[in-house]
Amino acid sequence: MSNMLQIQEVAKGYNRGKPNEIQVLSGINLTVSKGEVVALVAPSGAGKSTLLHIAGLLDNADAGQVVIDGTDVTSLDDKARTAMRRAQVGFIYQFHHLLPEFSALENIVLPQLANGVPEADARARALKLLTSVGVEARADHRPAAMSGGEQQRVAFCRALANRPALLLADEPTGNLDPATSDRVFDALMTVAKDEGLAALIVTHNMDLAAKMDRVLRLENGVLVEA
Ligand SMILES: Nc1ncnc2c1ncn2[C@@H]1O[C@H](COP(=O)(O)OP(=O)(O)OP(=O)(O)O)[C@@H](O)[C@H]1O
Repeated sequence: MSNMLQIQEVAKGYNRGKPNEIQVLSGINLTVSKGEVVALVAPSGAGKSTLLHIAGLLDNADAGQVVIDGTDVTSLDDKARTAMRRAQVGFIYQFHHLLPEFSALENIVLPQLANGVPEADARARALKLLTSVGVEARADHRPAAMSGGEQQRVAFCRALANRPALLLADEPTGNLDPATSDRVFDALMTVAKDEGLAALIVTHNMDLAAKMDRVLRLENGVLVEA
């Protein structure tokens, strides 16, 4: 099947029954295919993080269905959901949370070792990813000895280390100059096309969004084609 992520009629609110009740998502429908990179644009507070957390199995919807690679995750228990998230989903956050006591390379190798990948293969993948975004010369540096943009690129590599089926990213090129941002974007498109990765990328950069396969806007709790 070519659909990697399918979201149907997903609704989510906070503070139900209280005076400060807020309905953030009110009927989200979204399909992302294998190899497809979709931009998600929306004003601050529109519910992007809420949607990414539901799509990435970090939070539950109040209603609706989330299907990842053919499995309806709304029917899974917590343990199965966590296992699915670890196996299938890669995240890139605005704040990248690299492990401070390990080098850039180790930050990308360690999650692969935890997943049973042989060390030589894990190191080769890490170096290939670091090279694709131009930070291979920083492979042995710890995060504190790298610039914010370099750390962000390492976090990008780490998110892709275990060949996730689905990548969810919040402004993955936010700290980068236009040329470096383009390079990271090209690396993302290459992985998507070569490995069948499906990606949902939050960005405020409309030039970048326009280069993706599709642009969706989150407005008033629903998604519309931009
Ligand atoms: N745990 C929570 N409890 C109550 N309200 C919440 C909670 N989490 C988020 N909200 C509210 O839900 C709305 C959507 O939040 P969300 O973080 O998804 O927005 P966003 O589009 O990611 O915003 P930004 O671009 O500013 O990060 C906001 O009004 C926020 O205040």
